[in-house]
Amino acid sequence: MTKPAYQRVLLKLSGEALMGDDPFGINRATIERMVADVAEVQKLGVELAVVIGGGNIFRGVAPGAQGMDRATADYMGMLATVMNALALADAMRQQGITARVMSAIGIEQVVEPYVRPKALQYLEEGKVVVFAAGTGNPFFTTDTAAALRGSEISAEIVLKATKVDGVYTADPKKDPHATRYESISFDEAISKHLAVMDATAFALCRDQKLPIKVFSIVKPGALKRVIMGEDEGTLVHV
Ligand SMILES: Nc1ncnc2c1ncn2[C@@H]1O[C@H](COP(=O)(O)OP(=O)(O)OP(=O)(O)O)[C@@H](O)[C@H]1O
Ligand SMILES: O=c1ccn([C@@H]2O[C@H](COP(=O)(O)O)[C@@H](O)[C@H]2O)c(=O)[nH]1
Repeated sequence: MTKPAYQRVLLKLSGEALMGDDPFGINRATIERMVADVAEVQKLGVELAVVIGGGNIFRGVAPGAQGMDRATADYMGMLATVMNALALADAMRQQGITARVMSAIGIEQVVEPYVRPKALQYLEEGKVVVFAAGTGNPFFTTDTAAALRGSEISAEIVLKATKVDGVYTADPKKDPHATRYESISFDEAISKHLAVMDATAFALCRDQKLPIKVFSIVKPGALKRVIMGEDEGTLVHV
């Protein structure tokens, strides 16, 4: 059997994609399908750490946060990711995966705090680690948290699983003429202001020489194809 292309990955799961076709929140069938994709690659022996977004519940820069103090709104956004992380870990439990949620914000009665050596230990034990509350700091995003945690755990790649199937010349949801890159350098993605990820996340991954693969979590089997090193999505590289 062909071996996976990676041994340890940081998977950034889109919070927004968790909505499925609902207007907000967590769609049951969608989260179950995402977890089934995760279970499929975990069976291959790949060490998986997950950062979950919060766009299905709250974003500090969303219209609903207008007029709010930005840092307060961002803390609300980070707490939204904790809810998603709990739902994700529970859905994993139901599909036979042992997951541990670690939060960047101290809420010990709910989840354990992020402690790097502990996270590494869980990964070595074959558990899925779900990083909640982003970086723990306002003015950042969960994409930057993925770049940060990915660097900390020495992941070989950050996999950004989102609603689009790669990096385009412009936002494909707004520009029907946008075309997809097979691969693109960090410098080009940053200089062209390609908003599929924020520049902070791109810059951190570039400096750490940590490649990113952007692909669709909505497309059946895409995660496994990425893990197997098959042609899927867009590679962002140094
Ligand atoms: N050049 C681009 N190429 C691809 N997508 C782009 C581009 N510019 C903007 N986008 C948009 O970026 C979105 C993905 O980033 P976004 O941070 O909004 O979502 P996410 O990370 O999937 O969700 P969450 O933040 O909830 O985890 C895509 O759905 C797409 O509409
Ligand atoms: O490190 C972080 C991560 C996130 N936030 C806030 O949470 C929301 C949701 O995260 P998304 O990456 O948009 O899914 C984000 O809009 C921020 O408001 C943060 O402040 N710091």
